[in-house]
Amino acid sequence: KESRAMKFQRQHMDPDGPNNNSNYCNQMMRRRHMTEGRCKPVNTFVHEPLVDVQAVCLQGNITCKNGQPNCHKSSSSMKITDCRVTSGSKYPNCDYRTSQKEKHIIVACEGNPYVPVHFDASV
Ligand SMILES: Nc1ncnc2c1ncn2[C@@H]1O[C@H](C(=O)NS(=O)(=O)C[C@H]2[C@@H](O)[C@H](n3ccc(=O)[nH]c3=O)O[C@@H]2CO)[C@@H](O)[C@H]1O
Repeated sequence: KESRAMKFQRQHMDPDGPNNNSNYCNQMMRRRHMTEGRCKPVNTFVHEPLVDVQAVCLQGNITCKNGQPNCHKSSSSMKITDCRVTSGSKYPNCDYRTSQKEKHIIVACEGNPYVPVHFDASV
């Protein structure tokens, strides 16, 4: 069974990306298995080293969207790509808009070792 930490990495880590093309999200959402059963509506990939994203868990606690107190915001902005399903997207042909940004990320962390398990938002 996939751990929550590994699920976070599968869904949100792409240190070597993005490959700058408008099809990045269409390719990556399939490759990382987020178009099975449904087209995941929104997903962010982070283009920073894993250790830098794991270090976000060491920042001060802030409240997550779901009210839990185990979220943390990155101290600096990070290179990310937001993937958002298009209005014309029809499962199983999931179609995404690819948006490259530099924003602070907010993740939820859990466990021992205390690592990211959920992507909450970018600000
Ligand atoms: N505090 C917590 N502590 C620990 N765990 C927590 C906590 N909170 C949730 N989980 C868990 O995480 C799991 C999960 O998949 N949550 S999810 O909200 O659906 C993820 C969102 C995110 O993937 C994506 N999104 C969204 C915005 C954006 O900018 N970028 C972007 O990528 O959209 C998704 C839906 O919004 C679920 O098992 C839930 O129980």
